Amino acid sequence: MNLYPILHHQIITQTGPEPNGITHISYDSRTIGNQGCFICIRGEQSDGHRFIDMAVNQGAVQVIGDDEEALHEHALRHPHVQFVLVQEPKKAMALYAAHLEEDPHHELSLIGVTGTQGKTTITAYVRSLLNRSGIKTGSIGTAGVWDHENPLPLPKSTPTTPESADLFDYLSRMRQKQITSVVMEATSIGLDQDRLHGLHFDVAVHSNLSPEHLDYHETFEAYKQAKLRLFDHAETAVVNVDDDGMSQDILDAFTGPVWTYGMNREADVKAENLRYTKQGSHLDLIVDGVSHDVFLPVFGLHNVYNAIAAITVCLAKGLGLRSLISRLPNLEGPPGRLQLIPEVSDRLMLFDFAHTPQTLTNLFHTIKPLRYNRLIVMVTGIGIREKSLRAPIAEAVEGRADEIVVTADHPGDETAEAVVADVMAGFRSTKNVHPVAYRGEAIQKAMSLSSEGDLVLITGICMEDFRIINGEKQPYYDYDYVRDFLCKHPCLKSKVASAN
Ligand SMILES: CC(=O)N[C@H]1[C@@H](OP(=O)(O)OP(=O)(O)OC[C@H]2O[C@@H](n3ccc(=O)[nH]c3=O)[C@H](O)[C@@H]2O)O[C@H](CO)[C@@H](O)[C@@H]1O[C@H](C)C(=O)N[C@@H](C)C(=O)N[C@H](CCC(=O)O)C(=O)O
Ligand SMILES: Nc1ncnc2c1ncn2[C@@H]1O[C@H](COP(=O)(O)OP(=O)(O)OP(=O)(O)O)[C@@H](O)[C@H]1O
Repeated sequence: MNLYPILHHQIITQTGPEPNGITHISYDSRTIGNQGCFICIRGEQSDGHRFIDMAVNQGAVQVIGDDEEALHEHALRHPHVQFVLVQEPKKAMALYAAHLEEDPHHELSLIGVTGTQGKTTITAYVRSLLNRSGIKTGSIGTAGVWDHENPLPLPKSTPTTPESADLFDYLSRMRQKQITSVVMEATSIGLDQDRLHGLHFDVAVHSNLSPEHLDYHETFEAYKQAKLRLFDHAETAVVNVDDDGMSQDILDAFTGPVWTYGMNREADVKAENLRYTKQGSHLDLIVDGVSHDVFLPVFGLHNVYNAIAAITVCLAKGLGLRSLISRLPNLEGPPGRLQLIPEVSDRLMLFDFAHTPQTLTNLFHTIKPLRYNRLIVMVTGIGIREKSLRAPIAEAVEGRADEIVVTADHPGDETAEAVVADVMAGFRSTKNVHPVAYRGEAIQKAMSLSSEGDLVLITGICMEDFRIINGEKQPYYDYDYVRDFLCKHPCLKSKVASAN
């Protein structure tokens, strides 16, 4: 295979025999097999060039890197392997991956979401609205890889924005399923590391910007510049005008069509007159000077912003406002971001990932405008995290709820009881505090402590599909315990849910 047209100007030199077909590429020697191409990446912990021998022993017949000396030295040892010296291995990897997967991105409409907070939520909202509008849409980000219906059971190499070799594989799978749009989170680290190299986005979305990941980017300016890179490769920009962090930078530099959204300043899509109910948020949505009374099944001001961002994306993609508004009551968010449990009808039950003293404090602030009788909160100590973080969880929640249930997430090498005891030690008074070692039972305890009109707030990190116990992932589903409780106590269930 002639690599020059594929890797363009990336190639500096190449030595060794041209391989007889490449079946896959990988940046990890541990996953290379026969007829593979190994891309050497200089990482934070180590340098991929150190693993060339391992990759070749496992079947790599082509090696791409940027360390001339290392490639030369290994070429002498492995004359049957082709060695390619390139300018930037990460960019070369993206170009090569796109080629091997037959350029799936050319047949997909891509939407990139960036910003400090809200990426996962906006991504889920956009996916939900587009699918409900009949546009088959997948998503990629912290919540995993989803096709138009379900999460796909694929391993994650990074928390949010995948390495390009994985990303093009996911895009190819989407294309095979006749998906036409993909919405993905574009993190500052992913953009900085060229994980999205070669992609062109129909819409780039901005949520907000505040200092984060400065250990990686070193300065706030570098962090912002990394995020702004998304807009260099986008057709249309969707910008939160209320954000002072980077909205002006985008508005100043972007040359294509721009759609603005917000609540405080003039915007193409503006929300006003926000009212919270037990089911979600009502607001006036103003588009083209016309106000529409809109209902969103979301909680918290920030999620209203995230929802307007998603609505603006859909408008930018040409969807009609009227039909879009009709789909909003069924908007679906990602798991664990003030996620409503709709099956519980006579009280409000929300799940949120908050699991640190700070995020719990923020959560209490967010739920303040909601109306409820009593507040029942479940908090968790985390076994696989530092012990010293557990007692402060108690301090963050003490005095802020009518009933508190304490449990353990990912007990790890400890017993759940020991983790719970560490949290309990942080309470000045344990009146109305209920320790329950097993998370599923703790959820049921919180539900049993609640009455009609109460708010049940379930927090912690075991909201996916597993718990880590003694180093092993064991299947675990919150919903099993919610459903089981509802079966035994049908009075909590909504009439609609029980009829189905
Ligand atoms: C800082 C960072 O981006 N780290 C990523 C990076 O790891 P690294 O630089 O430490 O890699 P390394 O261990 O030094 O290894 C260098 C190279 O040698 C290879 N290697 C290593 C060992 C071996 O035996 N054989 C081998 O080939 C590695 O696969 C790698 O290609 O490359 C790895 C392989 O792709 C990633 O898994 C890893 O993400 C780690 C898990 C991570 O936590 N990344 C975070 C910081 C991140 O990217 N986060 C953002 C979200 C940020 C946000 O929330 O906004 C994201 O987009 O996910
Ligand atoms: N638009 C927003 N403005 C401010 N805070 C927000 C916004 N959206 C979400 N948050 C806060 O950030 C938390 C994480 O939300 P989300 O997962 O959607 O963001 P993210 O950008 O994907 O962050 P991460 O990369 O850490 O997952 C939420 O629980 C909420 O507390």
